[in-house]
Amino acid sequence: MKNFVRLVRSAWPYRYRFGVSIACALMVALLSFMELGAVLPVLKILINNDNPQRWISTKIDSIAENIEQLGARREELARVERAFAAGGASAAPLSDRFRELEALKAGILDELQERRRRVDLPDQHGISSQFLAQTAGEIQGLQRQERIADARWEELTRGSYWLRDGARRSLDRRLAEIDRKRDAEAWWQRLYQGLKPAIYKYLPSDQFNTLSMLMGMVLIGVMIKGLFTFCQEVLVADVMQHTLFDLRNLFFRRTTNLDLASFSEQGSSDLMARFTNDMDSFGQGLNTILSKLIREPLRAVICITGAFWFNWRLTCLTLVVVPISAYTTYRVGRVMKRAVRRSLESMSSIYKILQETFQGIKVVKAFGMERVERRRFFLETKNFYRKSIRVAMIDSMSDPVLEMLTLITVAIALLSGSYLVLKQSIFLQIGPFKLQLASQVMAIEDLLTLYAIMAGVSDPIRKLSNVNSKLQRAAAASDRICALMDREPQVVESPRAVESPAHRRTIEFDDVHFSYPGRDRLLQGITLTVRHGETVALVGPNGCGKSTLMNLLPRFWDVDSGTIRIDGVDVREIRGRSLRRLIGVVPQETILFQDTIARNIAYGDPGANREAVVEAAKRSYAHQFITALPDGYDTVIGERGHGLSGGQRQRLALARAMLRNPSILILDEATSAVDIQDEALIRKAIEEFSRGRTTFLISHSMGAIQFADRIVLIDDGRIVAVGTDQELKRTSPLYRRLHEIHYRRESA
Ligand SMILES: Nc1ncnc2c1ncn2[C@@H]1O[C@H](COP(=O)(O)OP(=O)(O)OP(=O)(O)O)[C@@H](O)[C@H]1O
Repeated sequence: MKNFVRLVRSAWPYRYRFGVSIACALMVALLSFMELGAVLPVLKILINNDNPQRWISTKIDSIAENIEQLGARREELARVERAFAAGGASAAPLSDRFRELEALKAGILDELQERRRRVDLPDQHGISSQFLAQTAGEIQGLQRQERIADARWEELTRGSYWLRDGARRSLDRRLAEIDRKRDAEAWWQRLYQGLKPAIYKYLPSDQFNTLSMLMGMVLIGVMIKGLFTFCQEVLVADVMQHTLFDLRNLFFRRTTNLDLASFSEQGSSDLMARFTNDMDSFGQGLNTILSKLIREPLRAVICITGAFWFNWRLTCLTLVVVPISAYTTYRVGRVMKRAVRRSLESMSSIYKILQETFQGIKVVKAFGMERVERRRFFLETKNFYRKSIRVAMIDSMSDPVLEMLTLITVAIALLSGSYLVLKQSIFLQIGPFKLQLASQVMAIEDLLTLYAIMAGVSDPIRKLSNVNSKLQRAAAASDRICALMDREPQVVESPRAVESPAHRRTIEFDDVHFSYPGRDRLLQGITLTVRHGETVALVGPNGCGKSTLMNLLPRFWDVDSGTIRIDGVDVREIRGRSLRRLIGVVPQETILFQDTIARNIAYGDPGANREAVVEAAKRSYAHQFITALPDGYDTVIGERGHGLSGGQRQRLALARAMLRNPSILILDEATSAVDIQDEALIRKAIEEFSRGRTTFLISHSMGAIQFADRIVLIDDGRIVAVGTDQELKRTSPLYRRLHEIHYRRESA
């Protein structure tokens, strides 16, 4: 998760947009809660034949009752305080008050029972609704009296405690608190009284009309909620896409800064998988965090807060399974991440097969390997299928588990709530244990509203159930992305690096040793000094290290030991870009891009004008075939130079190197694919071009190296002979053998 969090932090520049999206999410959550809250008035209208006028009157009455209750408490406390001030109250007057209250409560309870029995008479049909409403009103009145008696009892108990302990300050604080509450209640009372005339005048009193009005309000609420949901989703998408845009570019910058060692180790198909599949998985995780992970918990929290406000005891009881759910989610998450990582690796292998097959389709077809490649692809996709199924299984397993836990929550709420309503009690009796679950006896509509709110909690939780799998997928993908981003290039620029000298003197290879990672030593003690303007040919058997030696000059790799110097300056002390600007390379494998021929030639010098491009093409003898193409220099060539012959591609690569006008030229088998007719011409062109530049020629063709000033013979990573063609023929048996092989092949 560390890497995921690290990548998510890239969204920081878009925090204001995200802030607005959170505000929208908050509005969505509030409006969702209000939708659920509409259940209570609907039930009240249907069950109690309530209407807005009755509602506001009841509200004002209940506030008046609260104020009365608070007044009674205050009076009781003030009495205790007075007794306290008079020199400490004795226990006797207090116990008299307790007895008085007990008798009062017993009377109230008897009355209550009697009223309830009347409501529960078996022959309900005979009882008029007027009688029922009257009895319900009486019950409410009695309950109110009971609550007042309870409050007095409580205050008295506290008062006696305080007296015993003599904590006068607490008494004062309590009095101040009651005053504060009374002021607040008075404020609400004034507000409702202010609203009352308007409610009586404008709102319907009829049951059906009230219901219709309520539905209309819910509908408007849903529309406004839809608008906020839309805004939130658009803002989240914007933040996500911007973050991905930044990350992709950062990732590309880091990757292109890597050295060749990292590229050859990683493989381009794996890189592609990280750029596409992994980045996509991260994007989905980010989207989940920005949208669902903010909106749904907000909805859940607001509903839970509402449920707490409604009945905190019962809500607490239903939330006992939350730790179990959290632990299950955590365990599933760990297993999931491992499974996802494996499936991502398998996807990388699929990319690899695709790339190899499509790039090498000519070879695949020529060797009739279609079936083999199909089998390879089949096996890897099957492997991916197995791994994806495992991910899906873990994902699907967690869903029913979480659903089960949600159901347990609902069952707890349903059973205990129903118990309270059916027994008309505020206590839940489990064996010898008595648990208080309400502050007052709950009505059926209160219970149903609480269920609706709890259902409002379970909906976001259900929506969050697959969030975990998305996050784990994103976390696994982030690990792979970060692993590559954090990779340090082995070829690094020294902080003291200088601009390259204008090469005028020498290039020195001084006791150069080099080996590829994990391979035996390849170059062993290469020492060679090349003068400016000299043309040096490197010859030797396959794999002896010629190309490798030349790769060390532009620092594609760094030497293990020894030094390479240009005009006396160590190449490691020269700025990378500046060093490479000095050198023109025509590699063994011609690389062309899917673009026009002109832009391919001007690749290393995008500012070059058309005349310069045509001039370079003429020099490399490419002009003739280019002008024969339908769009000439503007002909778009296919991927990797598709649509051109090998020789034509090589000439374009040569033109590209010539256009840069480098001081040092490296030609690695640059004319190997050119036909005999043109070879002599191109050789002449190279000869002319190499004048005034230091040129390294790698070639197996003895004809191509004839114009070299010196020939360096390499064998098994060591220089075995240096001299002209004639000298080497005389002194080196290996050179003679290479010569013979070449001419035998030529004449065959
Ligand atoms: N990126 C690499 N990682 C590991 N080993 C490599 C790498 N590139 C080349 N080699 C190995 O280094 C050795 C020398 O390769 P190099 O390309 O320098 O030979 P060469 O003399 O240019 O051969 P040729 O005449 O066939 O082009 C070979 O054995 C090759 O397998």
